[in-house]
Amino acid sequence: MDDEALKALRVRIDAIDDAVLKLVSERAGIAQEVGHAKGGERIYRPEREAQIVRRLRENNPGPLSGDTVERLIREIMSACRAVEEATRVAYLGPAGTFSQQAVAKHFGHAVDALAEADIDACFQAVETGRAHFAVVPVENSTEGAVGRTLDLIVASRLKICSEVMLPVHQSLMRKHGGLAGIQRVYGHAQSLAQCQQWLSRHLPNAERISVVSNSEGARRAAAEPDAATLGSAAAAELYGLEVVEARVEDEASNTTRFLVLGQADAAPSGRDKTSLVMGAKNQPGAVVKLLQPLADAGISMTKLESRPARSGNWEYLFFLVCDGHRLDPKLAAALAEIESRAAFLKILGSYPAASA
Ligand SMILES: C=C(O[C@@H]1C=C(C(=O)O)C=C[C@H]1O)C(=O)O
Repeated sequence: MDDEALKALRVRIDAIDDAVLKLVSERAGIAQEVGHAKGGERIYRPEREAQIVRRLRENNPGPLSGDTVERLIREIMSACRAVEEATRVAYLGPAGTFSQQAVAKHFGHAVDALAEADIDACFQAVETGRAHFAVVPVENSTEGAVGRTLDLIVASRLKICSEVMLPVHQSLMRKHGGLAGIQRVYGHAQSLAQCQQWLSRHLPNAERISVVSNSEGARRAAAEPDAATLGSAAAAELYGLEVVEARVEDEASNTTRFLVLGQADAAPSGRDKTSLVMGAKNQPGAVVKLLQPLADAGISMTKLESRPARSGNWEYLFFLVCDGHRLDPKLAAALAEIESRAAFLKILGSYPAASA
Protein backbone atom coordinates (compact mmCIF):
# COMPACT_ATOMS: atom_id res chain seq x y z
CA MET A 1 0.00 0.00 0.00
CA ASP A 2 1.42 3.40 -0.89
CA ASP A 3 1.85 6.12 1.73
CA GLU A 4 -0.99 8.21 0.38
CA ALA A 5 -3.53 5.37 0.57
CA LEU A 6 -2.44 4.51 4.13
CA LYS A 7 -2.72 8.14 5.16
CA ALA A 8 -6.23 8.37 3.74
CA LEU A 9 -7.36 5.27 5.68
CA ARG A 10 -5.89 6.68 8.89
CA VAL A 11 -7.74 9.94 8.38
CA ARG A 12 -10.97 7.90 8.20
CA ILE A 13 -10.07 5.94 11.34
CA ASP A 14 -9.32 9.17 13.22
CA ALA A 15 -12.69 10.58 12.23
CA ILE A 16 -14.40 7.39 13.42
CA ASP A 17 -12.52 7.46 16.74
CA ASP A 18 -13.68 11.05 17.27
CA ALA A 19 -17.26 9.96 16.56
CA VAL A 20 -16.92 6.93 18.89
CA LEU A 21 -15.62 9.18 21.67
CA LYS A 22 -18.45 11.64 21.16
CA LEU A 23 -21.07 8.85 21.25
CA VAL A 24 -19.57 7.06 24.24
CA SER A 25 -19.41 10.37 26.14
CA GLU A 26 -23.03 11.07 25.24
CA ARG A 27 -23.93 7.56 26.43
CA ALA A 28 -22.14 8.13 29.75
CA GLY A 29 -24.06 11.39 30.18
CA ILE A 30 -27.39 9.64 29.68
CA ALA A 31 -26.40 6.80 32.02
CA GLN A 32 -25.62 9.50 34.58
CA GLU A 33 -29.16 10.89 34.16
CA VAL A 34 -30.60 7.38 34.59
CA GLY A 35 -28.47 7.06 37.71
CA HIS A 36 -29.89 10.28 39.14
CA ALA A 37 -33.41 9.14 38.31
CA LYS A 38 -32.73 5.96 40.30
CA GLY A 39 -32.04 8.26 43.26
CA GLY A 40 -30.01 6.21 45.68
CA GLU A 41 -31.19 2.84 44.39
CA ARG A 42 -28.59 0.41 43.19
CA ILE A 43 -27.03 1.38 39.88
CA TYR A 44 -26.12 -2.01 38.44
CA ARG A 45 -29.08 -3.71 36.72
CA PRO A 46 -28.06 -7.17 35.51
CA GLU A 47 -31.27 -7.76 33.54
CA ARG A 48 -30.88 -4.52 31.58
CA GLU A 49 -27.21 -5.22 30.83
CA ALA A 50 -28.06 -8.76 29.68
CA GLN A 51 -30.72 -7.39 27.31
CA ILE A 52 -28.26 -4.89 25.84
CA VAL A 53 -25.63 -7.62 25.32
CA ARG A 54 -28.16 -9.95 23.68
CA ARG A 55 -29.49 -7.25 21.36
CA LEU A 56 -26.01 -6.26 20.16
CA ARG A 57 -24.99 -9.90 19.69
CA GLU A 58 -28.09 -10.38 17.53
CA ASN A 59 -27.50 -7.20 15.51
CA ASN A 60 -23.74 -7.75 15.16
CA PRO A 61 -22.89 -7.01 11.49
CA GLY A 62 -19.33 -8.44 11.80
CA PRO A 63 -16.42 -8.72 11.28
CA LEU A 64 -16.02 -8.67 15.10
CA SER A 65 -17.02 -11.88 16.88
CA GLY A 66 -20.03 -11.97 19.20
CA ASP A 67 -17.72 -12.47 22.18
CA THR A 68 -15.74 -9.39 21.20
CA VAL A 69 -18.88 -7.28 20.82
CA GLU A 70 -19.98 -8.46 24.28
CA ARG A 71 -16.58 -7.62 25.78
CA LEU A 72 -16.63 -4.11 24.28
CA ILE A 73 -20.18 -3.22 25.33
CA ARG A 74 -19.64 -4.59 28.84
CA GLU A 75 -16.54 -2.41 29.15
CA ILE A 76 -18.51 0.61 27.97
CA MET A 77 -21.31 -0.12 30.48
CA SER A 78 -18.64 -0.55 33.16
CA ALA A 79 -17.25 2.91 32.38
CA CYS A 80 -20.77 4.42 32.36
CA ARG A 81 -21.61 2.86 35.76
CA ALA A 82 -18.33 4.15 37.19
CA VAL A 83 -19.39 7.73 36.42
CA GLU A 84 -22.22 7.17 38.91
CA GLU A 85 -20.58 5.15 41.66
CA ALA A 86 -17.53 2.98 42.34
CA THR A 87 -18.85 -0.59 42.33
CA ARG A 88 -16.95 -2.78 44.79
CA VAL A 89 -16.78 -6.46 43.80
CA ALA A 90 -15.26 -9.12 46.07
CA TYR A 91 -13.65 -12.17 44.46
CA LEU A 92 -11.56 -15.16 45.40
CA GLY A 93 -8.05 -13.71 45.28
CA PRO A 94 -5.23 -13.15 45.06
CA ALA A 95 -4.86 -11.19 41.84
CA GLY A 96 -4.34 -13.32 38.74
CA THR A 97 -6.97 -15.97 39.55
CA PHE A 98 -9.74 -17.08 37.21
CA SER A 99 -12.18 -15.43 39.63
CA GLN A 100 -10.60 -12.07 38.88
CA GLN A 101 -11.04 -12.78 35.17
CA ALA A 102 -14.70 -13.55 35.82
CA VAL A 103 -15.12 -10.15 37.54
CA ALA A 104 -13.56 -8.39 34.54
CA LYS A 105 -15.65 -10.37 32.06
CA HIS A 106 -18.91 -9.48 33.77
CA PHE A 107 -18.39 -6.06 35.37
CA GLY A 108 -15.61 -4.71 33.08
CA HIS A 109 -12.50 -3.03 34.42
CA ALA A 110 -14.05 0.14 35.86
CA VAL A 111 -14.86 -1.47 39.23
CA ASP A 112 -12.96 -1.83 42.50
CA ALA A 113 -12.16 -5.55 42.53
CA LEU A 114 -11.41 -6.71 46.07
CA ALA A 115 -9.22 -9.82 46.40
CA GLU A 116 -10.46 -11.98 49.30
CA ALA A 117 -8.63 -14.83 51.05
CA ASP A 118 -11.37 -17.42 50.59
CA ILE A 119 -14.96 -17.93 49.49
CA ASP A 120 -16.24 -17.28 53.04
CA ALA A 121 -14.64 -13.85 52.97
CA CYS A 122 -16.34 -13.08 49.62
CA PHE A 123 -19.76 -13.71 51.20
CA GLN A 124 -18.86 -11.71 54.32
CA ALA A 125 -17.68 -8.75 52.26
CA VAL A 126 -21.19 -8.33 50.81
CA GLU A 127 -23.02 -9.26 54.01
CA THR A 128 -21.17 -6.54 55.92
CA GLY A 129 -21.48 -3.96 53.12
CA ARG A 130 -17.74 -3.78 52.44
CA ALA A 131 -18.53 -4.86 48.87
CA HIS A 132 -21.64 -4.43 46.74
CA PHE A 133 -21.27 -7.80 45.01
CA ALA A 134 -19.26 -11.00 45.19
CA VAL A 135 -18.22 -13.23 42.30
CA VAL A 136 -17.74 -16.84 43.45
CA PRO A 137 -17.09 -20.06 41.51
CA VAL A 138 -19.95 -22.56 41.75
CA GLU A 139 -19.13 -25.34 39.29
CA ASN A 140 -16.62 -26.48 36.73
CA SER A 141 -17.58 -28.47 33.66
CA THR A 142 -14.79 -31.00 34.28
CA GLU A 143 -14.62 -31.13 38.07
CA GLY A 144 -18.19 -30.46 39.21
CA ALA A 145 -19.59 -28.41 42.06
CA VAL A 146 -17.68 -26.07 44.36
CA GLY A 147 -18.99 -27.41 47.67
CA ARG A 148 -18.02 -24.46 49.84
CA THR A 149 -20.05 -22.04 47.71
CA LEU A 150 -23.13 -24.28 47.90
CA ASP A 151 -22.80 -24.74 51.67
CA LEU A 152 -22.44 -21.00 52.28
CA ILE A 153 -25.30 -19.99 50.01
CA VAL A 154 -27.82 -22.09 51.97
CA ALA A 155 -27.27 -20.08 55.14
CA SER A 156 -26.65 -16.66 53.56
CA ARG A 157 -29.30 -14.02 52.95
CA LEU A 158 -27.50 -12.94 49.76
CA LYS A 159 -29.22 -13.52 46.42
CA ILE A 160 -27.88 -14.64 43.07
CA CYS A 161 -28.28 -11.75 40.62
CA SER A 162 -26.20 -13.02 37.69
CA GLU A 163 -24.09 -15.87 36.37
CA VAL A 164 -20.79 -15.71 34.51
CA MET A 165 -19.49 -18.48 32.25
CA LEU A 166 -15.72 -18.37 31.91
CA PRO A 167 -13.85 -20.66 29.50
CA VAL A 168 -10.91 -21.81 31.59
CA HIS A 169 -7.60 -22.40 29.90
CA GLN A 170 -4.81 -23.66 32.12
CA SER A 171 -1.22 -22.76 31.33
CA LEU A 172 1.86 -24.49 32.65
CA MET A 173 4.28 -21.78 33.74
CA ARG A 174 7.74 -21.62 35.28
CA LYS A 175 10.48 -19.10 35.89
CA HIS A 176 12.53 -20.11 32.87
CA GLY A 177 12.96 -23.07 30.53
CA GLY A 178 10.90 -25.88 29.01
CA LEU A 179 9.48 -29.11 30.37
CA ALA A 180 12.91 -30.57 31.18
CA GLY A 181 13.94 -30.29 34.82
CA ILE A 182 10.49 -29.63 36.30
CA GLN A 183 10.43 -31.49 39.65
CA ARG A 184 7.21 -30.09 41.11
CA VAL A 185 3.95 -28.72 39.75
CA TYR A 186 1.88 -26.44 41.95
CA GLY A 187 -1.76 -25.65 41.40
CA HIS A 188 -5.17 -25.28 43.01
CA ALA A 189 -6.73 -28.74 43.50
CA GLN A 190 -9.31 -27.98 40.78
CA SER A 191 -6.59 -26.99 38.30
CA LEU A 192 -4.50 -30.07 39.06
CA ALA A 193 -7.60 -32.22 38.55
CA GLN A 194 -8.45 -30.51 35.25
CA CYS A 195 -4.96 -31.26 33.89
CA GLN A 196 -4.25 -34.69 35.36
CA GLN A 197 -4.03 -36.58 32.06
CA TRP A 198 -1.78 -34.00 30.50
CA LEU A 199 0.51 -34.05 33.56
CA SER A 200 0.67 -37.86 33.59
CA ARG A 201 1.65 -37.87 29.94
CA HIS A 202 4.16 -35.01 29.89
CA LEU A 203 5.49 -34.79 33.45
CA PRO A 204 4.98 -38.29 34.89
CA ASN A 205 7.72 -37.90 37.50
CA ALA A 206 6.94 -34.41 38.75
CA GLU A 207 5.33 -34.16 42.17
CA ARG A 208 1.88 -32.47 42.15
CA ILE A 209 1.38 -30.12 45.05
CA SER A 210 -2.01 -28.62 45.81
CA VAL A 211 -1.93 -25.00 47.04
CA VAL A 212 -4.69 -22.58 48.14
CA SER A 213 -4.72 -20.74 44.81
CA ASN A 214 -2.97 -20.80 41.46
CA SER A 215 -1.53 -17.40 42.35
CA GLU A 216 0.13 -18.97 45.40
CA GLY A 217 1.54 -21.59 43.01
CA ALA A 218 2.82 -18.79 40.76
CA ARG A 219 4.43 -17.06 43.73
CA ARG A 220 6.26 -20.26 44.65
CA ALA A 221 7.24 -21.11 41.07
CA ALA A 222 8.75 -17.64 40.71
CA ALA A 223 11.10 -18.46 43.61
CA GLU A 224 11.85 -22.11 42.71
CA PRO A 225 13.58 -22.64 39.35
CA ASP A 226 12.80 -26.40 39.30
CA ALA A 227 9.08 -25.90 39.95
CA ALA A 228 6.16 -25.02 37.68
CA THR A 229 2.59 -23.96 38.31
CA LEU A 230 -0.76 -24.27 36.64
CA GLY A 231 -3.07 -21.30 36.27
CA SER A 232 -4.28 -18.49 34.10
CA ALA A 233 -1.74 -17.04 31.67
CA ALA A 234 -2.49 -13.66 33.28
CA ALA A 235 -0.53 -14.88 36.32
CA ALA A 236 2.62 -15.30 34.17
CA GLU A 237 2.82 -11.58 33.58
CA LEU A 238 1.96 -10.75 37.19
CA TYR A 239 4.57 -13.07 38.70
CA GLY A 240 7.30 -12.88 36.06
CA LEU A 241 6.91 -16.41 34.72
CA GLU A 242 7.19 -17.91 31.25
CA VAL A 243 4.38 -19.96 29.73
CA VAL A 244 5.90 -23.39 29.01
CA GLU A 245 2.70 -24.73 27.44
CA ALA A 246 -0.72 -23.12 27.01
CA ARG A 247 -4.07 -24.95 27.16
CA VAL A 248 -2.96 -28.00 29.14
CA GLU A 249 -6.49 -28.74 30.41
CA ASP A 250 -7.76 -32.23 29.53
CA GLU A 251 -11.13 -30.95 28.24
CA ALA A 252 -10.87 -28.25 25.58
CA SER A 253 -14.32 -26.92 26.50
CA ASN A 254 -13.40 -26.59 30.20
CA THR A 255 -15.66 -23.86 31.62
CA THR A 256 -16.24 -22.54 35.12
CA ARG A 257 -19.58 -21.07 36.10
CA PHE A 258 -19.50 -18.21 38.61
CA LEU A 259 -22.34 -16.63 40.53
CA VAL A 260 -22.72 -12.92 41.21
CA LEU A 261 -24.16 -12.44 44.70
CA GLY A 262 -25.78 -9.26 45.95
CA GLN A 263 -28.49 -7.96 48.29
CA ALA A 264 -31.26 -8.72 45.77
CA ASP A 265 -31.75 -10.87 42.70
CA ALA A 266 -32.49 -9.54 39.19
CA ALA A 267 -35.74 -8.45 37.55
CA PRO A 268 -36.94 -10.53 34.57
CA SER A 269 -34.79 -10.11 31.43
CA GLY A 270 -36.77 -12.35 29.06
CA ARG A 271 -34.34 -15.27 29.29
CA ASP A 272 -33.69 -16.15 32.91
CA LYS A 273 -32.71 -18.93 35.27
CA THR A 274 -33.81 -19.58 38.84
CA SER A 275 -31.70 -21.34 41.47
CA LEU A 276 -33.18 -22.95 44.54
CA VAL A 277 -32.28 -25.37 47.26
CA MET A 278 -34.71 -27.81 48.86
CA GLY A 279 -34.61 -30.43 51.56
CA ALA A 280 -36.21 -33.77 50.84
CA LYS A 281 -37.96 -35.76 53.54
CA ASN A 282 -36.26 -39.09 54.11
CA GLN A 283 -39.02 -41.08 52.42
CA PRO A 284 -39.22 -43.25 49.30
CA GLY A 285 -40.00 -41.14 46.24
CA ALA A 286 -39.54 -37.84 48.06
CA VAL A 287 -37.24 -36.35 45.42
CA VAL A 288 -39.49 -37.44 42.56
CA LYS A 289 -42.43 -35.76 44.33
CA LEU A 290 -40.47 -32.53 44.70
CA LEU A 291 -39.50 -32.41 41.03
CA GLN A 292 -42.91 -33.41 39.66
CA PRO A 293 -44.41 -29.86 39.69
CA LEU A 294 -41.62 -28.67 37.36
CA ALA A 295 -42.14 -31.59 35.00
CA ASP A 296 -45.93 -31.02 35.04
CA ALA A 297 -45.43 -27.37 34.11
CA GLY A 298 -43.00 -28.27 31.30
CA ILE A 299 -40.19 -26.29 32.94
CA SER A 300 -36.76 -27.61 32.14
CA MET A 301 -34.27 -28.23 34.85
CA THR A 302 -30.70 -27.48 33.83
CA LYS A 303 -28.97 -28.72 36.96
CA LEU A 304 -29.55 -30.91 40.01
CA GLU A 305 -26.87 -31.35 42.65
CA SER A 306 -27.14 -33.05 46.02
CA ARG A 307 -25.17 -32.16 49.17
CA PRO A 308 -25.26 -33.59 52.67
CA ALA A 309 -27.49 -31.31 54.79
CA ARG A 310 -25.18 -31.60 57.82
CA SER A 311 -28.23 -31.78 60.06
CA GLY A 312 -28.16 -35.51 60.79
CA ASN A 313 -27.13 -38.50 58.70
CA TRP A 314 -28.72 -39.31 55.37
CA GLU A 315 -30.43 -35.96 55.03
CA TYR A 316 -29.72 -34.31 51.74
CA LEU A 317 -30.18 -30.89 50.21
CA PHE A 318 -30.90 -30.64 46.49
CA PHE A 319 -29.64 -27.64 44.55
CA LEU A 320 -31.62 -27.04 41.44
CA VAL A 321 -31.37 -24.65 38.52
CA CYS A 322 -34.34 -24.31 36.18
CA ASP A 323 -35.30 -22.11 33.25
CA GLY A 324 -37.46 -19.06 33.90
CA HIS A 325 -37.88 -16.25 36.42
CA ARG A 326 -39.53 -16.80 39.81
CA LEU A 327 -42.04 -14.08 38.86
CA ASP A 328 -43.16 -15.95 35.70
CA PRO A 329 -46.68 -17.18 36.62
CA LYS A 330 -45.97 -20.75 35.46
CA LEU A 331 -42.77 -21.05 37.49
CA ALA A 332 -44.27 -19.21 40.48
CA ALA A 333 -47.10 -21.77 40.62
CA ALA A 334 -44.67 -24.70 40.36
CA LEU A 335 -42.51 -23.24 43.12
CA ALA A 336 -45.51 -22.79 45.41
CA GLU A 337 -46.42 -26.44 44.82
CA ILE A 338 -42.85 -27.58 45.57
CA GLU A 339 -42.85 -25.50 48.74
CA SER A 340 -45.96 -27.27 49.99
CA ARG A 341 -44.26 -30.63 49.47
CA ALA A 342 -40.70 -29.88 50.66
CA ALA A 343 -39.26 -30.09 54.15
CA PHE A 344 -37.38 -26.94 53.27
CA LEU A 345 -37.27 -24.63 50.23
CA LYS A 346 -35.20 -21.54 49.63
CA ILE A 347 -35.14 -19.58 46.40
CA LEU A 348 -31.58 -18.41 45.85
CA GLY A 349 -32.44 -15.98 43.10
CA SER A 350 -33.60 -15.42 39.53
CA TYR A 351 -31.10 -13.93 37.11
CA PRO A 352 -30.39 -13.51 33.38
CA ALA A 353 -28.98 -16.57 31.61
CA ALA A 354 -25.45 -15.88 30.37
CA SER A 355 -25.22 -15.45 26.61
CA ALA A 356 -21.96 -17.36 26.21
C1 LIG B 1 -27.78 3.24 32.77
C2 LIG B 1 -28.28 2.32 33.60
O1 LIG B 1 -27.58 1.83 34.71
C3 LIG B 1 -26.56 0.84 34.61
C4 LIG B 1 -25.74 1.02 33.41
C5 LIG B 1 -26.16 0.48 32.21
C6 LIG B 1 -25.56 0.91 30.92
O2 LIG B 1 -24.50 1.51 30.93
O3 LIG B 1 -26.20 0.67 29.89
C7 LIG B 1 -27.20 -0.49 32.20
C8 LIG B 1 -27.76 -0.93 33.35
C9 LIG B 1 -27.26 -0.51 34.67
O4 LIG B 1 -26.38 -1.49 35.16
C10 LIG B 1 -29.65 1.78 33.37
O5 LIG B 1 -30.20 1.12 34.24
O6 LIG B 1 -30.19 2.00 32.28
